[in-house]
Amino acid sequence: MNDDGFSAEKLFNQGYSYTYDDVIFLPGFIDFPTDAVNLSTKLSRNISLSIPCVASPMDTVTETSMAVGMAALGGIGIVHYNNTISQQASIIRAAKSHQIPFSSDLIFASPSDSIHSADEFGNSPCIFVTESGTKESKFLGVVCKSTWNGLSDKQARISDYMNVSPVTLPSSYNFEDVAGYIASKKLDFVPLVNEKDREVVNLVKATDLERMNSLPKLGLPSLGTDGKFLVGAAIGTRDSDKERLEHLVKAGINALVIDSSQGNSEYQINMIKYVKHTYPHLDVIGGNIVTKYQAENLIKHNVDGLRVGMGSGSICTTQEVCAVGRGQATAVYKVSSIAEQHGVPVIADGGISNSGHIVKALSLGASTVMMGSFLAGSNEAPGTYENKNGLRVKKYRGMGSLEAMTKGSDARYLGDTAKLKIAQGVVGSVADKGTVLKFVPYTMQAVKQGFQDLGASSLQSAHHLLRSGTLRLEVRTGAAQVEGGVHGLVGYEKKYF
Ligand SMILES: NC(=O)C1=CN([C@@H]2O[C@H](COP(=O)(O)OP(=O)(O)OC[C@H]3O[C@@H](n4cnc5c(N)ncnc54)[C@H](O)[C@@H]3O)[C@@H](O)[C@H]2O)C=CC1
Ligand SMILES: O=c1[nH]c(=O)c2[nH+]cn([C@@H]3O[C@H](COP(=O)(O)O)[C@@H](O)[C@H]3O)c2[nH]1
Ligand SMILES: [K+]
Repeated sequence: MNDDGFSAEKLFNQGYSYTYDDVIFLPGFIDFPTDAVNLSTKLSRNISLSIPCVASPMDTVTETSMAVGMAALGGIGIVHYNNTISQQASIIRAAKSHQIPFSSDLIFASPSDSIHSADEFGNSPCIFVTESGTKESKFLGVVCKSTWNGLSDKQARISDYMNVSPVTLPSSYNFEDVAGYIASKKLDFVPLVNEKDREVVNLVKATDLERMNSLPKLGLPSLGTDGKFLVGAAIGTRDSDKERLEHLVKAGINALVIDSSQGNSEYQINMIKYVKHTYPHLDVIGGNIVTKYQAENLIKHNVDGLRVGMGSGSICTTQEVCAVGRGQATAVYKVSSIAEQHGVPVIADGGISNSGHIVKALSLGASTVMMGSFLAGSNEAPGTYENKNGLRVKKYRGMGSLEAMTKGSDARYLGDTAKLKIAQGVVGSVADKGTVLKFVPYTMQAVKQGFQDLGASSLQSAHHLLRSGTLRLEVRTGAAQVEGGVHGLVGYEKKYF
Protein backbone atom coordinates (compact mmCIF):
# COMPACT_ATOMS: atom_id res chain seq x y z
CA MET A 1 0.00 0.00 0.00
CA ASN A 2 1.34 3.43 -1.05
CA ASP A 3 1.57 5.61 2.07
CA ASP A 4 3.21 8.59 0.35
CA GLY A 5 0.89 11.60 0.01
CA PHE A 6 -2.86 11.32 0.54
CA SER A 7 -5.71 9.78 -1.37
CA ALA A 8 -8.31 12.32 -2.51
CA GLU A 9 -10.83 10.70 -0.18
CA LYS A 10 -8.64 11.40 2.82
CA LEU A 11 -7.45 14.84 1.72
CA PHE A 12 -10.91 16.22 0.97
CA ASN A 13 -12.46 15.04 4.24
CA GLN A 14 -10.58 17.23 6.67
CA GLY A 15 -12.84 20.26 6.78
CA TYR A 16 -10.97 22.52 4.35
CA SER A 17 -12.29 24.08 1.14
CA TYR A 18 -9.47 23.66 -1.36
CA THR A 19 -8.93 25.47 -4.65
CA TYR A 20 -6.99 24.05 -7.60
CA ASP A 21 -3.90 26.00 -6.55
CA ASP A 22 -4.03 24.56 -3.01
CA VAL A 23 -3.45 20.99 -4.16
CA ILE A 24 -0.70 19.25 -6.11
CA PHE A 25 -0.57 15.71 -7.51
CA LEU A 26 2.34 13.33 -6.96
CA PRO A 27 3.61 11.81 -10.22
CA GLY A 28 2.66 8.24 -11.17
CA PHE A 29 4.29 5.76 -13.59
CA ILE A 30 4.66 6.53 -17.31
CA ASP A 31 4.27 3.62 -19.74
CA PHE A 32 2.85 5.41 -22.81
CA PRO A 33 3.80 8.42 -24.97
CA THR A 34 2.04 11.80 -24.59
CA ASP A 35 0.24 11.38 -27.88
CA ALA A 36 -1.33 8.16 -26.64
CA VAL A 37 -3.37 10.16 -24.09
CA ASN A 38 -7.02 10.20 -25.13
CA LEU A 39 -8.98 13.20 -23.86
CA SER A 40 -12.34 12.19 -25.34
CA THR A 41 -15.16 12.53 -22.87
CA LYS A 42 -18.82 13.23 -22.23
CA LEU A 43 -20.52 16.57 -21.71
CA SER A 44 -23.67 14.85 -20.48
CA ARG A 45 -25.15 11.37 -20.58
CA ASN A 46 -25.68 11.33 -24.35
CA ILE A 47 -23.25 13.93 -25.72
CA SER A 48 -19.70 12.84 -26.53
CA LEU A 49 -16.83 15.26 -27.14
CA SER A 50 -13.28 14.67 -28.33
CA ILE A 51 -11.81 17.34 -26.03
CA PRO A 52 -13.07 18.23 -22.52
CA CYS A 53 -13.66 21.94 -23.20
CA VAL A 54 -16.90 23.90 -22.88
CA ALA A 55 -17.38 27.63 -23.52
CA SER A 56 -19.44 29.31 -20.81
CA PRO A 57 -22.90 30.78 -21.48
CA MET A 58 -21.83 34.39 -20.99
CA ASP A 59 -22.51 37.34 -23.28
CA THR A 60 -18.80 38.15 -23.58
CA VAL A 61 -17.88 34.51 -24.34
CA THR A 62 -20.29 32.42 -26.40
CA GLU A 63 -22.14 33.45 -29.54
CA THR A 64 -21.89 32.02 -33.09
CA SER A 65 -18.16 32.33 -33.63
CA MET A 66 -17.20 30.71 -30.29
CA ALA A 67 -19.78 27.94 -30.73
CA VAL A 68 -18.34 27.18 -34.19
CA GLY A 69 -14.72 27.28 -32.98
CA MET A 70 -15.35 25.06 -29.96
CA ALA A 71 -17.31 22.47 -31.98
CA ALA A 72 -14.61 22.46 -34.68
CA LEU A 73 -12.06 21.69 -31.96
CA GLY A 74 -14.15 18.80 -30.61
CA GLY A 75 -15.56 20.69 -27.61
CA ILE A 76 -18.81 22.65 -27.37
CA GLY A 77 -20.06 26.18 -26.78
CA ILE A 78 -23.14 26.99 -24.70
CA VAL A 79 -24.88 30.06 -26.12
CA HIS A 80 -25.90 32.66 -23.51
CA TYR A 81 -29.45 34.00 -23.08
CA ASN A 82 -28.84 37.64 -22.16
CA ASN A 83 -30.65 38.56 -25.39
CA THR A 84 -34.05 38.20 -27.03
CA ILE A 85 -35.39 34.78 -27.92
CA SER A 86 -34.97 35.46 -31.63
CA GLN A 87 -31.38 36.64 -31.17
CA GLN A 88 -30.43 33.51 -29.22
CA ALA A 89 -32.17 31.23 -31.73
CA SER A 90 -30.50 32.99 -34.64
CA ILE A 91 -27.03 32.58 -33.06
CA ILE A 92 -27.72 28.86 -32.74
CA ARG A 93 -29.07 28.48 -36.27
CA ALA A 94 -26.02 30.33 -37.61
CA ALA A 95 -23.58 28.13 -35.67
CA LYS A 96 -25.32 24.98 -36.84
CA SER A 97 -25.24 26.07 -40.47
CA HIS A 98 -21.40 26.14 -40.51
CA GLN A 99 -19.22 23.32 -41.77
CA ILE A 100 -15.89 25.12 -41.55
CA PRO A 101 -13.99 25.87 -38.33
CA PHE A 102 -14.44 29.64 -38.25
CA SER A 103 -17.09 32.24 -38.78
CA SER A 104 -16.25 35.49 -40.58
CA ASP A 105 -17.91 38.80 -39.76
CA LEU A 106 -20.53 39.46 -42.43
CA ILE A 107 -21.85 42.91 -43.34
CA PHE A 108 -25.26 43.32 -44.96
CA ALA A 109 -27.06 46.09 -46.84
CA SER A 110 -30.20 46.35 -48.97
CA PRO A 111 -30.24 47.32 -52.69
CA SER A 112 -31.70 50.76 -51.91
CA ASP A 113 -28.90 51.64 -49.46
CA SER A 114 -25.82 53.70 -50.31
CA ILE A 115 -22.35 53.09 -48.89
CA HIS A 116 -21.00 56.40 -47.59
CA SER A 117 -17.60 55.42 -46.27
CA ALA A 118 -15.00 52.68 -46.69
CA ASP A 119 -15.32 52.10 -42.92
CA GLU A 120 -18.66 50.42 -43.57
CA PHE A 121 -16.74 47.43 -44.97
CA GLY A 122 -14.94 46.91 -41.63
CA ASN A 123 -12.37 44.14 -42.19
CA SER A 124 -14.48 42.51 -44.88
CA PRO A 125 -13.56 42.55 -48.60
CA CYS A 126 -17.25 42.92 -49.50
CA ILE A 127 -20.73 43.87 -48.35
CA PHE A 128 -23.54 41.39 -48.95
CA VAL A 129 -26.75 42.65 -50.49
CA THR A 130 -29.96 40.96 -49.39
CA GLU A 131 -33.63 41.81 -49.96
CA SER A 132 -34.14 43.36 -46.51
CA GLY A 133 -30.52 44.23 -45.73
CA THR A 134 -30.34 41.65 -42.94
CA LYS A 135 -28.71 38.23 -42.77
CA GLU A 136 -31.99 36.31 -42.69
CA SER A 137 -33.08 37.49 -46.11
CA LYS A 138 -32.64 36.40 -49.73
CA PHE A 139 -29.11 36.94 -51.06
CA LEU A 140 -29.04 39.22 -54.14
CA GLY A 141 -25.39 40.08 -54.75
CA VAL A 142 -22.20 41.63 -53.40
CA VAL A 143 -20.39 44.93 -53.46
CA CYS A 144 -16.62 44.48 -53.40
CA LYS A 145 -14.58 47.09 -51.61
CA SER A 146 -12.48 47.53 -54.76
CA THR A 147 -15.63 48.27 -56.82
CA TRP A 148 -16.82 50.85 -54.29
CA ASN A 149 -13.37 52.45 -54.19
CA GLY A 150 -13.56 52.95 -57.98
CA LEU A 151 -17.03 54.57 -57.94
CA SER A 152 -17.21 58.20 -59.01
CA ASP A 153 -20.65 58.73 -57.43
CA LYS A 154 -20.26 57.47 -53.86
CA GLN A 155 -23.94 58.31 -53.15
CA ALA A 156 -25.19 55.86 -55.81
CA ARG A 157 -27.64 53.22 -54.66
CA ILE A 158 -26.16 49.76 -54.26
CA SER A 159 -28.64 48.34 -56.80
CA ASP A 160 -26.98 50.48 -59.50
CA TYR A 161 -23.59 48.84 -59.26
CA MET A 162 -23.69 45.62 -57.22
CA ASN A 163 -22.46 42.35 -58.71
CA VAL A 164 -25.59 40.21 -59.06
CA SER A 165 -23.81 37.01 -60.08
CA PRO A 166 -20.79 36.60 -57.80
CA VAL A 167 -19.06 33.25 -57.46
CA THR A 168 -20.44 31.40 -54.40
CA LEU A 169 -20.16 27.91 -52.95
CA PRO A 170 -22.72 25.85 -51.03
CA SER A 171 -22.44 26.18 -47.24
CA SER A 172 -22.33 22.38 -47.02
CA TYR A 173 -18.74 22.41 -48.36
CA ASN A 174 -15.97 21.65 -45.87
CA PHE A 175 -12.86 23.77 -45.52
CA GLU A 176 -10.66 21.58 -47.75
CA ASP A 177 -13.19 21.81 -50.59
CA VAL A 178 -13.51 25.59 -50.27
CA ALA A 179 -9.75 26.08 -49.96
CA GLY A 180 -9.13 23.94 -53.05
CA TYR A 181 -11.65 25.97 -55.04
CA ILE A 182 -10.23 29.36 -53.98
CA ALA A 183 -6.70 28.23 -54.83
CA SER A 184 -7.58 26.73 -58.21
CA LYS A 185 -9.62 29.76 -59.33
CA LYS A 186 -7.20 32.25 -57.72
CA LEU A 187 -10.09 34.03 -55.94
CA ASP A 188 -9.68 36.65 -53.21
CA PHE A 189 -12.73 35.34 -51.37
CA VAL A 190 -15.83 33.24 -51.79
CA PRO A 191 -19.18 33.57 -49.98
CA LEU A 192 -20.77 30.34 -48.69
CA VAL A 193 -24.49 30.29 -49.31
CA ASN A 194 -27.17 28.03 -47.88
CA GLU A 195 -28.70 26.61 -51.04
CA LYS A 196 -32.11 25.90 -49.51
CA ASP A 197 -33.08 29.43 -48.48
CA ARG A 198 -30.35 31.36 -50.35
CA GLU A 199 -28.89 32.89 -47.16
CA VAL A 200 -25.24 33.90 -46.91
CA VAL A 201 -23.71 31.83 -44.11
CA ASN A 202 -19.99 32.57 -44.19
CA LEU A 203 -17.13 34.08 -46.13
CA VAL A 204 -13.75 32.44 -46.80
CA LYS A 205 -10.85 34.67 -47.88
CA ALA A 206 -7.64 33.65 -49.64
CA THR A 207 -5.80 34.89 -46.53
CA ASP A 208 -7.74 32.33 -44.44
CA LEU A 209 -6.01 29.50 -46.34
CA GLU A 210 -2.59 30.59 -45.16
CA ARG A 211 -3.88 31.32 -41.66
CA MET A 212 -5.43 27.85 -41.30
CA ASN A 213 -2.22 26.21 -42.56
CA SER A 214 -0.26 27.85 -39.74
CA LEU A 215 -2.60 26.42 -37.06
CA PRO A 216 -2.35 23.01 -35.36
CA LYS A 217 -4.17 20.26 -37.24
CA LEU A 218 -7.72 19.90 -35.92
CA GLY A 219 -8.88 16.59 -34.46
CA LEU A 220 -12.41 15.22 -34.57
CA PRO A 221 -15.07 17.96 -34.58
CA SER A 222 -18.20 17.67 -32.43
CA LEU A 223 -20.98 16.66 -34.80
CA GLY A 224 -24.55 15.58 -34.19
CA THR A 225 -26.27 12.70 -35.98
CA ASP A 226 -27.35 15.26 -38.60
CA GLY A 227 -23.67 15.96 -39.42
CA LYS A 228 -23.95 19.51 -38.04
CA PHE A 229 -21.86 21.07 -35.28
CA LEU A 230 -23.04 20.36 -31.71
CA VAL A 231 -24.29 23.52 -30.02
CA GLY A 232 -25.66 24.00 -26.51
CA ALA A 233 -27.73 26.81 -25.02
CA ALA A 234 -28.57 28.13 -21.59
CA ILE A 235 -31.91 29.30 -20.22
CA GLY A 236 -33.12 30.46 -16.81
CA THR A 237 -35.82 29.09 -14.55
CA ARG A 238 -38.63 31.59 -15.24
CA ASP A 239 -41.88 30.65 -16.95
CA SER A 240 -40.87 32.78 -19.94
CA ASP A 241 -37.89 30.47 -20.45
CA LYS A 242 -40.28 27.76 -21.61
CA GLU A 243 -41.20 29.81 -24.68
CA ARG A 244 -37.49 30.53 -25.23
CA LEU A 245 -36.73 26.82 -25.08
CA GLU A 246 -39.32 26.02 -27.74
CA HIS A 247 -37.46 28.27 -30.19
CA LEU A 248 -34.05 26.93 -29.18
CA VAL A 249 -35.19 23.37 -29.79
CA LYS A 250 -36.50 24.40 -33.23
CA ALA A 251 -33.13 26.02 -33.92
CA GLY A 252 -31.53 22.63 -33.26
CA ILE A 253 -29.77 22.77 -29.85
CA ASN A 254 -28.12 19.53 -28.76
CA ALA A 255 -27.84 20.25 -25.02
CA LEU A 256 -29.50 22.56 -22.54
CA VAL A 257 -27.93 24.20 -19.50
CA ILE A 258 -30.31 25.43 -16.83
CA ASP A 259 -28.41 28.42 -15.53
CA SER A 260 -28.48 29.49 -11.92
CA SER A 261 -25.87 30.26 -9.29
CA GLN A 262 -27.66 27.98 -6.80
CA GLY A 263 -29.24 25.15 -8.76
CA ASN A 264 -30.79 23.26 -5.87
CA SER A 265 -34.09 25.12 -6.01
CA GLU A 266 -37.74 24.44 -6.58
CA TYR A 267 -37.52 26.71 -9.63
CA GLN A 268 -34.82 24.59 -11.20
CA ILE A 269 -36.41 21.26 -10.34
CA ASN A 270 -39.72 22.39 -11.87
CA MET A 271 -37.85 23.42 -15.03
CA ILE A 272 -35.97 20.09 -15.20
CA LYS A 273 -39.28 18.22 -14.89
CA TYR A 274 -40.83 20.38 -17.61
CA VAL A 275 -37.93 19.92 -20.04
CA LYS A 276 -37.63 16.18 -19.44
CA HIS A 277 -41.37 15.80 -20.03
CA THR A 278 -41.65 18.11 -23.05
CA TYR A 279 -38.37 17.28 -24.82
CA PRO A 280 -37.41 13.78 -23.63
CA HIS A 281 -34.55 13.53 -26.15
CA LEU A 282 -32.77 16.73 -25.06
CA ASP A 283 -29.85 16.39 -22.60
CA VAL A 284 -30.42 18.67 -19.60
CA ILE A 285 -27.54 19.97 -17.51
CA GLY A 286 -28.45 21.25 -14.05
CA GLY A 287 -26.54 23.56 -11.72
CA ASN A 288 -24.69 25.27 -10.41
CA ILE A 289 -23.99 23.13 -7.40
CA VAL A 290 -21.05 22.38 -5.09
CA THR A 291 -22.31 19.74 -2.60
CA LYS A 292 -23.27 16.08 -2.61
CA TYR A 293 -26.68 16.97 -1.21
CA GLN A 294 -27.44 19.36 -4.07
CA ALA A 295 -26.18 16.76 -6.55
CA GLU A 296 -28.41 14.01 -5.17
CA ASN A 297 -31.44 16.24 -5.47
CA LEU A 298 -30.84 17.10 -9.13
CA ILE A 299 -29.83 13.53 -10.03
CA LYS A 300 -33.10 12.33 -8.49
CA HIS A 301 -34.85 14.50 -11.06
CA ASN A 302 -32.93 12.89 -13.92
CA VAL A 303 -30.46 15.56 -15.01
CA ASP A 304 -28.06 14.36 -17.70
CA GLY A 305 -25.14 16.47 -16.50
CA LEU A 306 -24.12 18.63 -13.53
CA ARG A 307 -22.40 22.03 -13.62
CA VAL A 308 -20.17 22.56 -10.60
CA GLY A 309 -18.85 25.83 -9.19
CA MET A 310 -20.14 28.58 -6.96
CA GLY A 311 -18.10 31.72 -6.59
CA SER A 312 -14.95 30.25 -8.15
CA GLY A 313 -15.18 32.19 -11.41
CA SER A 314 -12.71 34.96 -12.17
CA ILE A 315 -15.47 37.61 -12.31
CA CYS A 316 -17.54 36.12 -9.44
CA THR A 317 -18.17 37.91 -6.18
CA THR A 318 -20.79 35.47 -4.88
CA GLN A 319 -18.65 34.15 -2.01
CA GLU A 320 -18.01 37.73 -0.84
CA VAL A 321 -21.59 38.90 -1.29
CA CYS A 322 -23.51 35.84 -0.11
CA ALA A 323 -20.94 33.91 1.96
CA VAL A 324 -21.93 30.76 0.11
CA GLY A 325 -19.88 28.58 -2.22
CA ARG A 326 -16.93 26.21 -2.02
CA GLY A 327 -13.30 25.93 -3.06
CA GLN A 328 -13.45 24.55 -6.59
CA ALA A 329 -11.15 21.53 -6.11
CA THR A 330 -13.25 20.31 -3.17
CA ALA A 331 -16.51 21.06 -4.99
CA VAL A 332 -15.49 19.10 -8.11
CA TYR A 333 -14.24 16.12 -6.07
CA LYS A 334 -17.32 15.96 -3.81
CA VAL A 335 -19.96 16.33 -6.51
CA SER A 336 -18.27 13.96 -8.95
CA SER A 337 -17.95 11.25 -6.30
CA ILE A 338 -21.77 11.11 -6.19
CA ALA A 339 -22.40 11.85 -9.87
CA GLU A 340 -20.10 9.05 -11.00
CA GLN A 341 -22.20 6.47 -9.16
CA HIS A 342 -25.16 7.50 -11.32
CA GLY A 343 -23.28 7.86 -14.60
CA VAL A 344 -23.83 11.63 -14.67
CA PRO A 345 -20.89 13.62 -16.14
CA VAL A 346 -19.66 16.69 -14.24
CA ILE A 347 -18.66 20.03 -15.77
CA ALA A 348 -16.09 21.86 -13.62
CA ASP A 349 -17.19 25.46 -14.14
CA GLY A 350 -15.05 28.49 -13.31
CA GLY A 351 -11.58 29.14 -11.98
CA ILE A 352 -9.63 27.72 -14.92
CA SER A 353 -6.67 29.95 -15.71
CA ASN A 354 -4.07 27.47 -16.96
CA SER A 355 -3.65 23.92 -18.31
CA GLY A 356 -2.70 22.67 -14.81
CA HIS A 357 -6.13 23.68 -13.53
CA ILE A 358 -7.70 21.60 -16.31
CA VAL A 359 -5.58 18.57 -15.35
CA LYS A 360 -6.66 19.04 -11.73
CA ALA A 361 -10.38 19.43 -12.55
CA LEU A 362 -10.43 16.31 -14.74
CA SER A 363 -8.32 14.22 -12.34
CA LEU A 364 -10.60 15.17 -9.45
CA GLY A 365 -13.56 13.62 -11.25
CA ALA A 366 -14.86 16.17 -13.78
CA SER A 367 -15.54 15.08 -17.36
CA THR A 368 -15.21 18.57 -18.85
CA VAL A 369 -14.18 22.09 -17.85
CA MET A 370 -16.29 25.16 -18.57
CA MET A 371 -14.33 28.32 -19.18
CA GLY A 372 -15.10 32.02 -19.31
CA SER A 373 -12.01 34.16 -18.79
CA PHE A 374 -9.73 31.58 -20.44
CA LEU A 375 -11.64 32.04 -23.73
CA ALA A 376 -12.89 35.64 -23.46
CA GLY A 377 -9.72 37.20 -24.95
CA SER A 378 -9.95 35.10 -28.13
CA ASN A 379 -10.92 36.32 -31.61
CA GLU A 380 -14.00 34.10 -31.34
CA ALA A 381 -15.42 35.84 -28.25
CA PRO A 382 -18.03 38.56 -28.93
CA GLY A 383 -16.91 42.20 -28.90
CA THR A 384 -13.97 44.07 -30.35
CA TYR A 385 -10.47 44.57 -29.00
CA GLU A 386 -9.62 47.84 -27.30
CA ASN A 387 -6.35 49.38 -26.32
CA LYS A 388 -5.81 49.66 -22.56
CA ASN A 389 -2.46 50.96 -21.32
CA GLY A 390 -0.75 49.66 -24.44
CA LEU A 391 -2.36 46.21 -24.13
CA ARG A 392 -4.92 44.80 -26.56
CA VAL A 393 -7.88 43.66 -24.46
CA LYS A 394 -11.49 42.52 -24.77
CA LYS A 395 -14.25 43.19 -22.30
CA TYR A 396 -15.22 40.28 -20.05
CA ARG A 397 -18.05 40.57 -17.54
CA GLY A 398 -19.96 38.47 -15.04
CA MET A 399 -23.55 37.63 -15.92
CA GLY A 400 -24.48 38.77 -12.43
CA SER A 401 -22.69 42.12 -12.84
CA LEU A 402 -24.89 45.21 -12.79
CA GLU A 403 -23.98 45.95 -16.40
CA ALA A 404 -25.02 42.51 -17.66
CA MET A 405 -28.18 42.49 -15.55
CA THR A 406 -29.39 45.85 -16.85
CA LYS A 407 -28.63 44.83 -20.42
CA GLY A 408 -30.62 41.64 -19.87
CA SER A 409 -33.70 41.52 -22.01
CA ASP A 410 -35.37 38.78 -20.08
CA ALA A 411 -37.58 39.34 -17.09
CA ARG A 412 -35.04 38.03 -14.63
CA TYR A 413 -34.19 41.39 -13.19
CA LEU A 414 -35.96 44.01 -15.29
CA GLY A 415 -39.34 42.46 -14.53
CA ASP A 416 -38.57 42.90 -10.87
CA THR A 417 -38.01 46.66 -10.95
CA ALA A 418 -39.39 46.92 -7.45
CA LYS A 419 -36.56 44.72 -6.17
CA LEU A 420 -33.19 46.05 -5.09
CA LYS A 421 -30.49 44.76 -7.42
CA ILE A 422 -27.33 43.32 -5.89
CA ALA A 423 -24.42 42.49 -8.17
CA GLN A 424 -22.61 39.16 -7.82
CA GLY A 425 -20.06 39.82 -10.52
CA VAL A 426 -17.79 42.46 -11.99
CA VAL A 427 -16.97 43.96 -15.39
CA GLY A 428 -13.35 43.71 -16.48
CA SER A 429 -11.17 42.91 -19.46
CA VAL A 430 -8.81 40.17 -20.56
CA ALA A 431 -5.75 40.19 -22.83
CA ASP A 432 -5.88 39.27 -26.52
CA LYS A 433 -5.10 35.55 -26.93
CA GLY A 434 -5.61 35.13 -30.68
CA THR A 435 -7.75 32.32 -32.03
CA VAL A 436 -9.08 29.39 -29.97
CA LEU A 437 -8.09 27.23 -32.96
CA LYS A 438 -4.48 27.78 -31.89
CA PHE A 439 -4.31 28.13 -28.11
CA VAL A 440 -6.84 25.42 -27.24
CA PRO A 441 -4.93 22.63 -29.10
CA TYR A 442 -1.70 23.76 -27.37
CA THR A 443 -3.51 23.74 -24.03
CA MET A 444 -4.79 20.21 -24.72
CA GLN A 445 -1.23 19.09 -25.49
CA ALA A 446 -0.18 20.46 -22.08
CA VAL A 447 -3.09 18.61 -20.44
CA LYS A 448 -1.93 15.38 -22.13
CA GLN A 449 1.55 15.90 -20.66
CA GLY A 450 -0.01 16.31 -17.21
CA PHE A 451 -1.99 13.10 -17.66
CA GLN A 452 1.14 11.29 -18.79
CA ASP A 453 2.99 12.41 -15.63
CA LEU A 454 0.12 11.02 -13.56
CA GLY A 455 0.19 7.72 -15.47
CA ALA A 456 -3.34 8.27 -16.82
CA SER A 457 -3.81 7.57 -20.53
CA SER A 458 -7.46 8.72 -20.59
CA LEU A 459 -10.11 10.42 -18.47
CA GLN A 460 -11.47 7.01 -17.53
CA SER A 461 -8.04 5.93 -16.33
CA ALA A 462 -7.57 9.22 -14.39
CA HIS A 463 -10.94 8.65 -12.69
CA HIS A 464 -9.93 5.09 -11.89
CA LEU A 465 -6.65 6.28 -10.29
CA LEU A 466 -8.71 8.78 -8.25
CA ARG A 467 -11.33 6.34 -6.97
CA SER A 468 -8.89 3.51 -6.26
CA GLY A 469 -6.74 5.82 -4.14
CA THR A 470 -3.78 5.31 -6.49
CA LEU A 471 -3.76 9.05 -7.26
CA ARG A 472 -1.83 10.71 -4.44
CA LEU A 473 -1.99 14.37 -3.64
CA GLU A 474 -1.04 16.93 -1.04
CA VAL A 475 -1.96 20.40 0.00
CA ARG A 476 0.65 23.01 -0.88
CA THR A 477 1.68 25.51 1.78
CA GLY A 478 1.88 29.17 0.75
CA ALA A 479 5.66 28.80 0.35
CA ALA A 480 5.22 25.64 -1.76
CA GLN A 481 2.88 27.56 -4.07
CA VAL A 482 5.46 30.31 -4.44
CA GLU A 483 8.14 27.69 -5.14
CA GLY A 484 5.86 26.03 -7.73
CA GLY A 485 5.64 29.28 -9.69
CA VAL A 486 8.40 31.32 -11.29
CA HIS A 487 10.45 32.95 -8.51
CA GLY A 488 13.66 34.73 -7.71
CA LEU A 489 14.10 36.33 -11.13
CA VAL A 490 14.61 40.02 -11.82
CA GLY A 491 12.33 39.82 -14.84
CA TYR A 492 10.95 37.18 -17.21
CA GLU A 493 8.57 36.54 -20.04
CA LYS A 494 6.05 33.73 -19.72
CA LYS A 495 5.49 32.01 -23.08
CA TYR A 496 3.75 28.65 -23.23
CA PHE A 497 4.06 27.91 -26.96
N1 LIG B 1 -21.40 30.05 -10.84
C1 LIG B 1 -21.46 31.03 -9.99
O1 LIG B 1 -20.76 31.05 -9.00
C2 LIG B 1 -22.39 32.16 -10.20
C3 LIG B 1 -22.94 32.41 -11.43
N2 LIG B 1 -23.73 33.50 -11.66
C4 LIG B 1 -24.25 33.74 -12.99
O2 LIG B 1 -24.99 34.95 -13.00
C5 LIG B 1 -26.24 34.79 -13.63
C6 LIG B 1 -27.35 35.07 -12.68
O3 LIG B 1 -27.40 34.06 -11.69
P1 LIG B 1 -28.55 33.99 -10.62
O4 LIG B 1 -28.68 35.30 -9.94
O5 LIG B 1 -28.35 32.81 -9.79
O6 LIG B 1 -29.83 33.81 -11.58
P2 LIG B 1 -31.24 33.14 -11.31
O7 LIG B 1 -32.09 33.53 -12.45
O8 LIG B 1 -31.15 31.70 -11.02
O9 LIG B 1 -31.74 33.83 -9.97
C7 LIG B 1 -32.07 35.20 -9.83
C8 LIG B 1 -33.13 35.33 -8.74
O10 LIG B 1 -34.37 34.94 -9.27
C9 LIG B 1 -34.98 33.92 -8.47
N3 LIG B 1 -35.78 33.03 -9.35
C10 LIG B 1 -35.30 32.17 -10.27
N4 LIG B 1 -36.33 31.55 -10.90
C11 LIG B 1 -37.47 32.02 -10.36
C12 LIG B 1 -38.87 31.76 -10.59
N5 LIG B 1 -39.29 30.87 -11.50
N6 LIG B 1 -39.76 32.45 -9.85
C13 LIG B 1 -39.36 33.35 -8.91
N7 LIG B 1 -38.06 33.63 -8.66
C14 LIG B 1 -37.13 32.97 -9.37
C15 LIG B 1 -33.80 33.26 -7.78
O11 LIG B 1 -34.16 32.59 -6.60
C16 LIG B 1 -32.89 34.45 -7.52
O12 LIG B 1 -33.27 35.14 -6.37
C17 LIG B 1 -26.22 33.38 -14.19
O13 LIG B 1 -25.78 33.44 -15.51
C18 LIG B 1 -25.25 32.64 -13.33
O14 LIG B 1 -24.61 31.58 -14.00
C19 LIG B 1 -24.03 34.35 -10.65
C20 LIG B 1 -23.53 34.16 -9.41
C21 LIG B 1 -22.66 33.04 -9.09
O1 LIG C 1 -20.46 34.89 -9.11
C1 LIG C 1 -20.60 35.03 -10.33
N1 LIG C 1 -21.04 36.21 -10.78
C2 LIG C 1 -21.24 36.46 -12.07
O2 LIG C 1 -21.63 37.57 -12.45
C3 LIG C 1 -20.93 35.41 -12.98
N2 LIG C 1 -21.01 35.31 -14.33
C4 LIG C 1 -20.57 34.05 -14.62
N3 LIG C 1 -20.22 33.39 -13.53
C5 LIG C 1 -19.66 32.06 -13.41
O3 LIG C 1 -18.26 32.12 -13.69
C6 LIG C 1 -17.92 31.14 -14.68
C7 LIG C 1 -16.71 31.56 -15.50
O4 LIG C 1 -15.59 31.65 -14.66
P1 LIG C 1 -14.10 31.86 -15.22
O5 LIG C 1 -14.02 33.23 -15.78
O6 LIG C 1 -13.22 31.71 -14.02
O7 LIG C 1 -13.87 30.82 -16.24
C8 LIG C 1 -19.20 31.04 -15.49
O8 LIG C 1 -19.25 29.87 -16.26
C9 LIG C 1 -20.28 31.12 -14.42
O9 LIG C 1 -20.51 29.91 -13.75
C10 LIG C 1 -20.44 34.21 -12.50
N4 LIG C 1 -20.28 34.01 -11.18
K1 LIG D 1 -14.24 34.51 -7.45
